[in-house]
Amino acid sequence: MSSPDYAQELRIALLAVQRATLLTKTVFHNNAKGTLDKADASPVTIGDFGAQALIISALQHNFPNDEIVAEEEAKDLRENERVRATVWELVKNTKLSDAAGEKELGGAIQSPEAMLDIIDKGDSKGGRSGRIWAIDPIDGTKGFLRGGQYAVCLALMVDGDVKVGVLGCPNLPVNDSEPLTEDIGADATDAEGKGVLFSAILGQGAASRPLQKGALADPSKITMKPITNISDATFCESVEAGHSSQGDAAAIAKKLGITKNSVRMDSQAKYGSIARGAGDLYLRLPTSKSYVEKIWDHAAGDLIVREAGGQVTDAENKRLDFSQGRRLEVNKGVVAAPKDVHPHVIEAVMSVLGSK
Ligand SMILES: Nc1ncnc2c1ncn2[C@@H]1O[C@H](COP(=O)(O)O)[C@@H](O)[C@H]1OP(=O)(O)O
Ligand SMILES: [Mg+2]
Ligand SMILES: [Mg+2]
Ligand SMILES: [Mg+2]
Repeated sequence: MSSPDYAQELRIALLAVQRATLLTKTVFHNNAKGTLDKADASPVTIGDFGAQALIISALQHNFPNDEIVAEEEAKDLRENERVRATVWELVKNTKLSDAAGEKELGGAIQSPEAMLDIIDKGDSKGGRSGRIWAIDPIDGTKGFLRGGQYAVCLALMVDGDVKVGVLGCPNLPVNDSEPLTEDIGADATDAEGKGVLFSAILGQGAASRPLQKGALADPSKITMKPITNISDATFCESVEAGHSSQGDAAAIAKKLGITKNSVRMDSQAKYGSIARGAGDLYLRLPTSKSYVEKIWDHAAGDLIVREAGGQVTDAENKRLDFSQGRRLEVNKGVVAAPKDVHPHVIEAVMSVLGSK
């Protein structure tokens, strides 16, 4: 099933992400996150498994022929009955309060066994042909655990090109014009006034809407903030020092004349925040360790920023290439900025990295 303007894909993606965030918020408020360590020592929680199950179930119901690249696999759940039972309780009990929307997503998963098989449907190798969804059920798991920013991320690629992107950010302010504060990455609550869904369709601009329980809220168009003086720019980076060289980012900022401290937050909430003009730049600079970025960590954010009037490249000024498989094999780092200042930022990036 497909529609040439991707309106149906966007609608299902929005509803699926909205439903998954209801699950992650329940996990957060129950204060029992069921953390396991993955083979690479990164954490995964019952929230990650549950959100992935709900999103894949919705995609399979609506687009049964599409492939799916998702971050998690069910192996650890198959081996751990207690955690499996907890995830199943959550998955079984999470529904959109809007019955019509819940029906559109295909309703409930039938059994714990079906849930495990659904989680493992995210094992596509990715690549350059056909329709492939990329899912990060919780991006910024470490942020989620420490009560910071996190995002539920979903993107559709067609022949290696991102066509639709959705980011659900339960802990960001609803209000697009609320400027970023340095403590945004540490603000734990999804209380009143928090929670936003960002979205974009290629060629059709970017939007935000409040993340709520019932039917989808109306969208508002978002655009990046015009920068008249780059030294006034606000730049965003990871909380985790191991994910991006913060020393290089500081040197680049200095070169651009930026005196403000960076705003540190976890997850693709950084892409959403600059796309809506709450911040200006996102720098993710390669660390000495040879880490290859994953497509689900960037696909939705890349499209949302570009559709809001930005440019997104790696540190060598190459566009992010999502057609290489599950990872961004040919890219190193991320530099995102309003289109007109991006060349200026890249010049500073190359001069700092080149002189090392
Ligand atoms: N060494 C690393 N360098 C860059 N990104 C990493 C590294 N290790 C993990 N990540 C990924 O960065 C993402 C979070 O980025 P941010 O710092 O912007 O919040 C996570 O999805 C995380 O993957 P994982 O899910 O495997 O932990
Ligand atoms: Mg991630
Ligand atoms: Mg994740
Ligand atoms: Mg992870």
